Amino acid sequence: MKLNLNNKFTTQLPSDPNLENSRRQVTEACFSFVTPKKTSNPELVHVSQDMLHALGFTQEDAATQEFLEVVTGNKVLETTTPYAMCYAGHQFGNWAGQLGDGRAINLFEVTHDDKNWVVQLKGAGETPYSRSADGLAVLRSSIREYLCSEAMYHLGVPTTRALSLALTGDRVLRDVMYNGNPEYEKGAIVSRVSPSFLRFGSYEIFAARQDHKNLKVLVDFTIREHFPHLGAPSRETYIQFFAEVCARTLEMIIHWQRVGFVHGVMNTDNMSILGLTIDYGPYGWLEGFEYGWTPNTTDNQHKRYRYGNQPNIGLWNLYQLANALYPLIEDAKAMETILETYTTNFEIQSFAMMRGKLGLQSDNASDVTLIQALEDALQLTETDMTIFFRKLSGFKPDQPSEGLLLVTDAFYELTQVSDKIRAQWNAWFERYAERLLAESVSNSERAEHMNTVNPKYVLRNYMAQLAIDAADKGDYKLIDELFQMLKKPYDEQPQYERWFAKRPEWARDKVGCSMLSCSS
Ligand SMILES: Nc1ncnc2c1ncn2[C@@H]1O[C@H](COP(=O)(O)OP(=O)(O)OP(=O)(O)O)[C@@H](O)[C@H]1O
Ligand SMILES: [Mg+2]
Repeated sequence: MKLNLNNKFTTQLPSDPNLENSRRQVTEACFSFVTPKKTSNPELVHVSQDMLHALGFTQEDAATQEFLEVVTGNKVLETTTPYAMCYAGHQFGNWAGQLGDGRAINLFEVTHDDKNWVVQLKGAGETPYSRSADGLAVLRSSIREYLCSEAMYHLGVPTTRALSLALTGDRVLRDVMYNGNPEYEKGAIVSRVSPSFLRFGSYEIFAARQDHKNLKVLVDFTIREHFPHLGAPSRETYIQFFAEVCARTLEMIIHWQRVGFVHGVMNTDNMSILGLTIDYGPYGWLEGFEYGWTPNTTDNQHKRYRYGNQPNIGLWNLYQLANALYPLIEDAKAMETILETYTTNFEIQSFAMMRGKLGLQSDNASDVTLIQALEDALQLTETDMTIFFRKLSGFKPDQPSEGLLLVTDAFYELTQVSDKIRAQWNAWFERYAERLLAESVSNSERAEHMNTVNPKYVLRNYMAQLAIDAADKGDYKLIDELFQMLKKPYDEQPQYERWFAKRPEWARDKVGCSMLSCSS
């Protein structure tokens, strides 16, 4: 394996001098050196060819014993120094203090094709940040992370990536629903890849400890390595940096709203400073369009991280980041203005995103109410978001009365589509038809455009669960099938038509399909 290895993070930032792998508070350091745990019988389940090439591995590399050993933590490459990052966070709205990589271990950095990547194992064993947990990950959550991060990339959503999925051969004890019934599950490791895994919490920890010296060191490093266009560090640069993080965070969340992705645990330790989707835990995909939906059973009571609340939570998290960066900026007014811009831009970008989903290109003052009326109609009865928007591209403005029939597949219970609901939908389609008359593009051009923003295939919750159930029995074909299909989510791909379907009834209340806990 010939990789262009790098260790910028560990060579430019302060490290924890304690080399013991014992659980502790770590101060004045961005990370602790740690060695991944040896796994007993590692087995590669899947490798992302895209990421293999992006990092400069060859096809042959992926087939070697060495590759398997590296991506399961059994071998540490020469000149590399694995480490766990120190960070804090606000969890479910409360300050949680030091968290850190309790089961993620960064292996090394690679520069390839002018891009710098960090390769990190998730589930590679204990670190100084493991607190009361075991440092491991199970197969089900690893499959979910592996498939979804690559699927999100191909949907055009900013995200961390995945290189490989492997079994460790070790058993891991988990109480899936936190109801006192722990069971052994297969252990697994995903090797994840990102230009950086720095989180809002990486900055919050220094601010909370009033360690402004190291806060500055980390912010300067971040700007130098990841925001170099902002120029040399200065108060003004820090303001620009904060503004850009806000803009990137908003952009990411608008994409989530567009494709119907619900992250599930938007704690500040799960917010990437680069505006990438990070930590595919109890996430879920909207099936029925519903602003109040969350997949995370741990959040069932308050539904803080529900679909419709994600933009607000993004802002709440940015307020925490603002507080953390404040000591370097000391200009509350400038920061408040940036945070206010988030709200204004959210309105603008969310509106533009919805107009795109409806195929509207020309400006029209009535679009706000047209979209509002659609969102209301979508929530009258359980209506599949993906199917609805995909089918909508076939709408013919000269046949508004055909609209309802066109999207019929999107309704979960046809018997629940009452006359009153039908009338509301028909009225909406009449309005939409009239609105489309003001557009100059042809029906087919509009459809083509809509099909680039309304995916046909997403990783429905039950699909991942089917892949998990099969993989538990040693059959990985479905993982590969979904992986391949999700590389082209906007293409028709008639060979995969069976995945363009509503969630089957058996999956409605099944653990892993509509109910996910943080146990992973
Ligand atoms: N099995 C585990 N062993 C040790 N620490 C864990 C374990 N699971 C979670 N943690 C730690 O608990 C905190 C919150 O967990 P959370 O579920 O957000 O993250 P995660 O899924 O482990 O990882 P990441 O955010 O890196 O994707 C993090 O500090 C995480 O490292
Ligand atoms: Mg996390």
